Amino acid sequence: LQDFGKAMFKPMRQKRHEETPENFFYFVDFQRHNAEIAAFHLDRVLDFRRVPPVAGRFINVTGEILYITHNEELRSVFFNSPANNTCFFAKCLYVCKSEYAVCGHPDLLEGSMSAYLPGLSIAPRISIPNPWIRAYSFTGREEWEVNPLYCDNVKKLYPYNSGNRLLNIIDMAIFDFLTGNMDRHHYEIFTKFGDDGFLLHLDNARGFGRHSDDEMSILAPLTQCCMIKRSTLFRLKLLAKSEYRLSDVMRESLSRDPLSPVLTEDHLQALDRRLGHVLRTVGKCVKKLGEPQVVIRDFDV
Ligand SMILES: Nc1ncnc2c1ncn2[C@@H]1O[C@H](COP(=O)(O)OP(=O)(O)OP(=O)(O)O)[C@@H](O)[C@H]1O
Ligand SMILES: [Mn+2]
Repeated sequence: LQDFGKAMFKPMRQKRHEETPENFFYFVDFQRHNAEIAAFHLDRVLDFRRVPPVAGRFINVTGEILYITHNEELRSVFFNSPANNTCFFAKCLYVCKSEYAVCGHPDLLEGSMSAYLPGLSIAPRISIPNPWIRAYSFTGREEWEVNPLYCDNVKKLYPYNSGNRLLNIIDMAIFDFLTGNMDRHHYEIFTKFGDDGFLLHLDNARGFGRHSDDEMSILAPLTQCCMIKRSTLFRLKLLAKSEYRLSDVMRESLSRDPLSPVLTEDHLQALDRRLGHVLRTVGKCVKKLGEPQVVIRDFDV
C-alpha cells in the first residue's frame, strides 16, 4: 500500500450460495473470501476484537498488479485463459500449478483484503497448537474426540492451568462454531502480553461453508470444560434477544461492506440457530454443575 502497509488478499473461490459439497473433508474445503469478511464482523459483534480488519474489494488484476509490479517472477505467473480472462497462479510446493489459478472477469477479481499485522520484529507473536486440534487425515482421531474427560487433562497443563487462556480457547471455539470453521489447528498470540495475551483469530476462510448443518464437535471445548467467561455469556444472551438478534446485527454490520450482501440469508439464519445451541450447552452445564463453576468472572476485569 502507499503507506507501506500490507494487506492479504483471498480471492473468491466459491459463490456465496454454494454449499461445501457434503463429501468434502474440512481440510480440502475451499477458502472463502466472504467468510473472512463475515468473521471479522462477527468477531466485533461478539466484542472479541481478535480478527484484524477485513473488507471486501474488487481488484483489477491487470491494472493493479500486473502493470505496476516490478517483480519479474510475479509477472511470469500471469496468463490469458481460453475465455480471455486474466489469470495468475502461485509458485510454491503444492497446489500451485496453473490448474489452481485465479482469474479475473476479464480483469476484475472479487476477494477479501485483511489488514496485515506488523512484522514479527515489531510485533512478535507465536503460533501454538490448538489443544482441540483435528486430525489431518481421513481416519485419524485425536484424544479429545474419544476421551470425554479430556478437558481435565488440559486444565492441569501450562498455560491452561491459570489465567484466561482456557477461557479464551473456549471463546474461540464458540466463534468457530458459529461460523462452522473446523480449520483451527493453531492459534497465535502476541508475546508482549505474556501468557494472558488474547488469541488472534486469524484465517477464518473455512467458515460459512454449510448453512444447513451445525458441526457440534467444534464446540467440544465448551461442552467438555463446561466453562465460559461471564462477559461472553452476557454478550451471547444479548444477541439472542429479538431487539439485538445476531442475524439482524450481522446483516446490518455487513451491509456496509463493498461486497454486500456478504452472507446469504441461510447463513445468517444459521447463526441464530447455532447461538441457540451454545446457550443450551451452557444451560446444561449450569444445571449439572451450578452457575459459579460454569460462568467465570474474567480474570482481567
Ligand atoms: N492479517 C494478518 N496479518 C499478519 N499475518 C497474517 C494475517 N493473516 C494471516 N497471517 C499469517 O499468515 C499465515 C497464513 O495465513 P492464512 O492461514 O490466513 O492463509 P492460508 O491461505 O489459509 O494459508 P495456510 O494454508 O498456510 O493456512 C497465518 O498462519 C498467519 O501466520
Ligand atoms: Mn490457513
